[in-house]
Amino acid sequence: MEFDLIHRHFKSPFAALVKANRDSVLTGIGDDCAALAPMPGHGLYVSTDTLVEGVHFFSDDPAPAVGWKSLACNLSDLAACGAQPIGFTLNLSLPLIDESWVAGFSAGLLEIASTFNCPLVGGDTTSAGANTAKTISITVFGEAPLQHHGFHRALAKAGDDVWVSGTPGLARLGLLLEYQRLGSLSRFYSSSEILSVLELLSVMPQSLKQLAVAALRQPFPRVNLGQSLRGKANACVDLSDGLSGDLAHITTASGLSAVLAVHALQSVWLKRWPELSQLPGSVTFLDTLLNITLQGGDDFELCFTAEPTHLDAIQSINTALCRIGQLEAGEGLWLSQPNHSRQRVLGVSYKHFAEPTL
Ligand SMILES: Nc1ncnc2c1ncn2[C@@H]1O[C@H](COP(=O)(O)OP(=O)(O)OP(=O)(O)O)[C@@H](O)[C@H]1O
Ligand SMILES: Cc1ncc(C[n+]2csc(CCOP(=O)(O)O)c2C)c(N)n1
Ligand SMILES: [Mg+2]
Repeated sequence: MEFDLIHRHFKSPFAALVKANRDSVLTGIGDDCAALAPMPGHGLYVSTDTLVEGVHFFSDDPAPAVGWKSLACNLSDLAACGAQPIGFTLNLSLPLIDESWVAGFSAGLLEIASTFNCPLVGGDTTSAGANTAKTISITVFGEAPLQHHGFHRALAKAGDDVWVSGTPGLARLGLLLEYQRLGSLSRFYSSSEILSVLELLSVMPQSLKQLAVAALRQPFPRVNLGQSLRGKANACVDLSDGLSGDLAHITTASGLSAVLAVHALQSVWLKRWPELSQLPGSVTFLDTLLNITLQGGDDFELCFTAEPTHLDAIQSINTALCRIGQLEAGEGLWLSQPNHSRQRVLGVSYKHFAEPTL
């Protein structure tokens, strides 16, 4: 039975994409192994990520969005290493066969796979047994020239600028809106925090709310940006767990401290939505936004460090890049206020085995 399902929703819809990539995909779906051939003189990059219903996505999320996000978070890891995708495998565990969900999932998956020219080359489909949650596990393969150093987290240098793409925290805002829709905000926030979050959500422009939910459901992995940074960035991570926690991976691995400017972090938002500074109570809202930005998650933007000599070259890649701070000798993450006073920030990461909090 699963063979028909695989054929209908995976082998057949992805056949054209596999064919278009026959130089790098020697064998695709239907054999005991897939066979891939990275270009000569290139290293093979491999990354894997699992999404669990109720943990990484909501049960009522549209199936195409779940398909899109499943590959997006894997492509984002390739982006963080500056690698070009060459293919992926898909492991699906389903509590039951819901044909229309699988069709929607496959359509969203094909959309992102085509966008990034990344063919599906194999996988595994099983019953989830007594488990009621859908589980999606993807392994993505990519390539980059052997002389590229892969932006290892330990390669950052003192004096490097710290950059981010897009609007880190936007997806977290989307998550808060989803919790609010489901009436479960209070499960995740203390009563003192919930007031400021609810107030912030109540004054947000509707258009921003829609973009926030879209950022959560359908993040756009920065694959082209990652490759454009080769030869410019020293270290890079993708923002999956939240800016403060993910940047801490770089500072810890490189034995450095990061000093982030409050006004630069706020300007990430104000550049896109200048009206946020005009809201009544904007000082408090910008403060709440700052926390959301630092402790967010699900952004799938890139955070990278680069020597200041590369500033012009980096700015010319993409105008949606913001320089938010610098690396120094020392350790930890620090926020610097306009009056140059500094306060320490804890690197907060999403923790799988703990209750999420702001
Ligand atoms: N079960 C495991 N077995 C072997 N290595 C693992 C396992 N789980 C995680 N790792 C490795 O630990 C490192 C950190 O894993 P993590 O999933 O946090 O990656 P990340 O890129 O920081 O986050 P994300 O996957 O959300 O992008 C990665 O190099 C990953 O390959
Ligand atoms: C329904 C729902 N609840 C919570 C979240 C938030 N969330 C879940 S996992 C994760 C970190 C990245 O995962 P990983 O470390 O496994 O790559 C984050 C920020 C969500 N996206 N959907
Ligand atoms: Mg990552």
